[in-house]
Amino acid sequence: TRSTRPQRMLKAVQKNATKGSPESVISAIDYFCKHSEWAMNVGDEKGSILDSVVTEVNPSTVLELGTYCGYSTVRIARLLSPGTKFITLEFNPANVTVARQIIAHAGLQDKVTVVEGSSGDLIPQMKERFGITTFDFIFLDHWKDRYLPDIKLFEECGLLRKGSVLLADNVICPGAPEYLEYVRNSPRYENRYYPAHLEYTKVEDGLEKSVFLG
Ligand SMILES: C[C@H](C[C@H]1O[C@@H](n2cnc3c(N)ncnc32)[C@H](O)[C@@H]1O)NC(=O)c1cc(-c2ccc(F)cc2)cc(O)c1O
Ligand SMILES: [Mg+2]
Repeated sequence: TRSTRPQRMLKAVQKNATKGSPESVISAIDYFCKHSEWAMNVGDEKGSILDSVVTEVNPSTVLELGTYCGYSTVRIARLLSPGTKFITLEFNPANVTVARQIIAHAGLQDKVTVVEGSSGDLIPQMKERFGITTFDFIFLDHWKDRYLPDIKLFEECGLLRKGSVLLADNVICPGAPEYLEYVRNSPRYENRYYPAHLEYTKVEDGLEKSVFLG
């Protein structure tokens, strides 16, 4: 049967990227998406903004929602200090399989734990399963209508502390209007919008950074 787009992306990484080099894995995926097949990775333009926020926060605990093929997982993990706890959640098992192989090709398998399941089920288990008390940095890149229920879940589960940073992809395209309205109208968040474009296109998109004020 025909391969899937994530499987073709993995083949491109295994063929074109140097094992153990996160930069070459990132470049191989961007090349694949620009010259072979578009895919919903955060991409290079928004990825550079992601890099700058991760570097600025220098987090000790990180959560990513929506691993997909592991492109942003590799971008984040390559910047983390040793000993950082990094968890990424993905509920499509086929994507989990591809992501683990792409992360391993980059040599970052010891920096991150890819957990199969849905954010709604797994967020309440973070403390008991992974010994996390609060997250310093959270990257939201899963179903766009899950952003709002999941930020409320973070609050309810006490997973945010004063200064926790949330960065949300696709707040314009496909869009997360209810999430934007919530964080921008809440006195508990300080927000900044980073204008950019939908990965590998000229379509308007952007990232919203929200700092929890406690
Ligand atoms: C949602 C996907 C990313 C992944 O997230 C996993 N997932 C989902 N819900 C959960 C959960 N609740 N828990 C754990 N994992 C979860 C899934 O299985 C995908 O692998 N991302 C997108 O759909 C996405 C789409 C576009 C896009 C933009 C313009 C177009 F014309 C078409 C598509 C751009 C982007 O930048 C995206 O990020
Ligand atoms: Mg995205």
